[in-house]
Order: sequence, then C-alpha cells, then structure tokens
Amino acid sequence: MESTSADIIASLNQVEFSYAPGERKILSGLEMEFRRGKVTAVMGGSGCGKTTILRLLGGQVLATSGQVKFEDQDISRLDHEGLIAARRKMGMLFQFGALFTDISVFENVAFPLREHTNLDEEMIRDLVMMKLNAVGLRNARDLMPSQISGGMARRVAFARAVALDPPLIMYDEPFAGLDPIALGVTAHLIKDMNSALGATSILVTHDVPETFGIADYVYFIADGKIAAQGTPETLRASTDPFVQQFIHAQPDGPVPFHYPGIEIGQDFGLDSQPISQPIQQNKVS
Ligand SMILES: Nc1ncnc2c1ncn2[C@@H]1O[C@H](COP(=O)(O)OP(=O)(O)OP(=O)(O)O)[C@@H](O)[C@H]1O
Repeated sequence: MESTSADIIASLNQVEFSYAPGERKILSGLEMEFRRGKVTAVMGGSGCGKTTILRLLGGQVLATSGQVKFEDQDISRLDHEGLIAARRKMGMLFQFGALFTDISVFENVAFPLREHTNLDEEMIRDLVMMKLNAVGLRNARDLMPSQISGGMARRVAFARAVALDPPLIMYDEPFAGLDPIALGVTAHLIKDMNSALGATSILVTHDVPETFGIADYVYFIADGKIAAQGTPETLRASTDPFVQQFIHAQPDGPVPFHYPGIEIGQDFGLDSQPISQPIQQNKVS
C-alpha cells in the first residue's frame, strides 16, 4: 500500500552526517521513515550511528546534507521557537535518563507539566497519577529517587518522558542493564504505552529478542548506512549474512568483531607477517 506523508511522522531523506566539517562521515545516504502509530527499531553494532539518528530527529545536531523531517517540517529550517515546539512533541528516554535526585517521584513526573503548561495543580496531580499508574508506581509517588531501585527509576523516567503525551517517543537503549523480568516488563510497557497514547515509538537498541517481539519495523544500520530493513518476520526469514549475524549474535561475519589492525600474533611477537588491512587506514588525524 502506498504511504502518504500523513502516515509518516518523521523521516530522513538522503541524510549525510559528520560531527565536524571534513571529519569522518558517521551517516551517509540514509533514507528512513517512521510511521505513525508504529514501533520502529533502529539496530546495529556499537558506534554505527544509532544515537546520532535520534539526535538528528531531536534537532540536537543538524544533517550535513539531506533532510530530517518531523511532522512535515524540515528540522534544520526551524527557528529556536519552532525547534522548542517540535521537541515538546517528542518524548526522549535515554539509557540512564537521570531523575532529579532532590525531588520526589511525583515531582519528577510533574516537572515537564509545570515547565511547559499552565495547568492547575489538580489537573497536574491527575495527569501525574495516571502516568505513574501506567508504569505501576502510583504508590511510590512520595518516595525520593534514592529510595527506589534502578528498574523503578527507569519507569519513573518513562512516566516523565510521556507526561506531555508526546506523539513521538524516542528510546535510547531502554533495555540496557535490566534483568530478564524488567526487560520483558519494559518491552511491554513500550508497546502498551505506544498504543495507549496513540503515539509513535522509535527504539534504538541491541536487544534482538525483546525488540523483535514488539517492533512493527526494523532498520539495521552498519557503517552509517542501512544494511537491512523490514518487519521482524521478514528479517527472521532473511538469508542476508549481516542479518543472520546480528539476529543470532554471532561474533564474526560481515561485521568483524575485532577493530581492524594488526594480527594478534604480531602483538605478541609471534608473527611478523604484514596484514591485509594496514592500521594506517584507521588512523584518526
Ligand atoms: N559528539 C561527538 N563528537 C564526535 N564524534 C562522535 C560524537 N558522538 C558520537 N560520535 C561518534 O559517532 C559514531 C556514532 O556514534 P553513536 O553514538 O551514534 O553510535 P551508536 O550506534 O549509538 O553506538 P552505541 O550502540 O555504542 O551507543 C561513533 O563512532 C562515535 O564515536
């Protein structure tokens, strides 16, 4: 079925990106679409540029060329107010989304509401309690961050990220460091919250089983480009060696486990053979 721009909340069109002029390209020729109402995962090895994609969408960094669009607006063309307004529509939950340690769980979730709205106290209370209820922590509202576990803190950060009912929610490594139960709970929370809020979620993660369980669409990134994309079902059935390596967590394959350079034998004085990929190639100037 043909998609229209109304179906797409955000997109990247032919995006190139380097952190500084003339420096190594982190992303190149990137084409991505994030569909409304869906959970889209962005996966790939460490350092392949996943978090950078979230930063581009949030306007924290600007594309070197190409377009990054959010709700049909080119992020790079927004003025300061426009960018603030766009960001208000994006909930961002980063890996260690720190809570404010000197205020209660309740006040942490109330913070964005107090900061960005003129709602009265009663309304703020109702909204905070609804969000805390959704993450199972209504009864922890009066606790301080130092009195709750890491997993609970993550859920409070979650409630805070969705306090303003953002149409787009971005998660950076939401499963990192969680035990298997918390992992399953978090995955369901992401899926349920997406449906309950009628939101769109973008998930940056390494975790294949949990992600494939909740994502509607998956992009695999390698070397700053899209290496594969599709629904979890099509990717599971794919015979592409890159997809197979990633899905089955094989240490070596198209993506090498070792950072390229000299052979191990040389490092231990056992072998002085030159190597096929000289280390000079990877020198950072
Ligand atoms: N502020 C920065 N300045 C310069 N280079 C950066 C900066 N932030 C990230 N990089 C580099 O950009 C590349 C992509 O980083 P990014 O954080 O997007 O990767 P990632 O795929 O999210 O990695 P991980 O899964 O390990 O978090 C990395 O090589 C990183 O070293």
